[in-house]
Amino acid sequence: MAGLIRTLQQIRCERGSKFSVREMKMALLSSLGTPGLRGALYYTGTRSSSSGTLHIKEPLNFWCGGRVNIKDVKAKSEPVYEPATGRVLCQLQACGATEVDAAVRSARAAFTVWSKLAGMERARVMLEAARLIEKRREEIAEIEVVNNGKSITEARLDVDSARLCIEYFAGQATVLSGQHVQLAGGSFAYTRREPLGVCVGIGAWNYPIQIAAWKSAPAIACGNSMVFKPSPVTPATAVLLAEIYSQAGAPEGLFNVVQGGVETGSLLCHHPDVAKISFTGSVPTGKKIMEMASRGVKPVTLELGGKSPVIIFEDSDLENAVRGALMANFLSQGQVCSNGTRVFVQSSIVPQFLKEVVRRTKAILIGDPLLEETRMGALVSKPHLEKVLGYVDQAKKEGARVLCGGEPFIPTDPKLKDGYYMTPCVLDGCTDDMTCVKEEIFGPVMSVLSFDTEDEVLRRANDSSLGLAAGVFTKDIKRAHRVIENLQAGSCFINNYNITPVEVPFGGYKASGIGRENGQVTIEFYSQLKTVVVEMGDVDSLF
Ligand SMILES: NC(=O)c1ccc[n+]([C@@H]2O[C@H](COP(=O)([O-])OP(=O)(O)OC[C@H]3O[C@@H](n4cnc5c(N)ncnc54)[C@H](O)[C@@H]3O)[C@@H](O)[C@H]2O)c1
Ligand SMILES: C[N+](C)(C)CCCC=O
Repeated sequence: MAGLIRTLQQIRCERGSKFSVREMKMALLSSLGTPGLRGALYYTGTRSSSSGTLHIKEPLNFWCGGRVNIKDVKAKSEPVYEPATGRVLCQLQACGATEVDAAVRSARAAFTVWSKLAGMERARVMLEAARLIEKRREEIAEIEVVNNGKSITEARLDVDSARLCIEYFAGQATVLSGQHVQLAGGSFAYTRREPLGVCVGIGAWNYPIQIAAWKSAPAIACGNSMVFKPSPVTPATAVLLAEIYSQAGAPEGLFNVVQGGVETGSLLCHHPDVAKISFTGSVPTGKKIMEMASRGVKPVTLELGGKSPVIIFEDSDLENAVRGALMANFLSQGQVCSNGTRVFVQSSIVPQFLKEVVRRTKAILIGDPLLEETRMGALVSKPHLEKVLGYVDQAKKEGARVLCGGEPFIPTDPKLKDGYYMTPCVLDGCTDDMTCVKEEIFGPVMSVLSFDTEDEVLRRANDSSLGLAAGVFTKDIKRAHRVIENLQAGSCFINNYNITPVEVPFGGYKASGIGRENGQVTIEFYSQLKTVVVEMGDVDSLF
């Protein structure tokens, strides 16, 4: 409690004003430490906006330390929608070659300054950015909700993850170091860990602010600068991060935002002054990114799709296994790369599992994502909603049984009638050859498959070209580790699912990606090693 009061005093001191109840609750939440659902669920502050009211008028492009309004009348402009209501939220100004070039030049200029700072100096700026994110947590989360459609509860956790990632890599910036190697005759060698230059980040629409932070934090910790392109579907929050880095004292151009789609992305990938591309998105686009990068021999980080298995053994704690299956399928309206959408349940417990999972799925409150009680908001776009519903129809045609959901949903609030909602769906009687079991649906659709033996389930779980994540539920500790050892996936969970602390690496095997995000290892993907051999004697020439 004393700590809480000190935090409140700090807030009051910084703002020169009295703190409100809302601030008090925020401080209490942040004093709980690492955020989890617990913190987010108990927040009961009042909204400053409600769905259908926010209009974004400010430019969303950002370079040279400020927002940029593209004056070129030929610049492509396209509508951006609010998924909760289906109304137009803003117009996106897509960047062409001139703007991409300006942003890269801005990043290049920042690189010359930033790369020469000590790690401690970079860390100071990053920690200030993290503090500003915490201060603007609610505002960022609300804009994320309005642009993406996910619930405010989840959006707050995404903002927290963005902040924690920046804090974590601020720490890493201070300990970047090389190696000293003693050689014969008093000579020696050393290695220097150096930045790459201007890095490009290209993001997907499902975790806009989190992706922007997960890419920029390790990049700038290593001394690089970044040009980031959000998905044209969710352009709204990356620019807030750009403003925050700037206000935190980063040199102009350290983190730039260019808006646009395929054309803008490809201009970035081909730009000769770009040293690295870090991409989050679908497998087909990831392949194109790799092709483009190969022309300039540029390294890539690829965070791609998944069709991950969750394996539930008969000895598992059923209550936890059900909770885990729900967390593996319904976060962010099911639009999560790491989702465990193939739920393998040992045959003896299938009936109990289904009963409980269906009961809980039916109880998920769908509706206005800005309301505290909402647990499932709107899918990101109308075409995407139609695609997901199409997968449910296809599953029915192929013989799966719909135990619940899989229908369009219209909330009672009239302002939400044109939003992109659907009821979360549980499919039973699924077999490995069905489309719903083979393809990434990227929506709230859980496919349940029954299995008998460990060997059988391992073979079936690994029968996929993807390998992003996997989970196992069992009380048998030996089995848990044995199964995980034999699963072909980069991000694995025992007795839980979709937990991604920023201290640990995240990324996929097989076609799910290359490289990792988060954790210490990510430093290797945003830096290069210089080896220096120092001769202390004479040159022993053969010639
Ligand atoms: N592994 C992960 O960490 C992770 C995280 C989130 C999402 N995803 C994956 O992302 C996918 C959904 O996101 P999406 O629909 O936005 O993916 P997408 O591949 O359609 O688009 C991703 C980004 O790439 C850009 N882009 C598209 N074509 C391009 C091109 N030719 N050159 C350069 N840029 C181009 C888009 O504008 C967007 O910014 C899913 O498959 C999901 O699994 C993976
Ligand atoms: C934090 N989650 C929920 C594991 C999402 C990771 C990013 C994937 O889309």
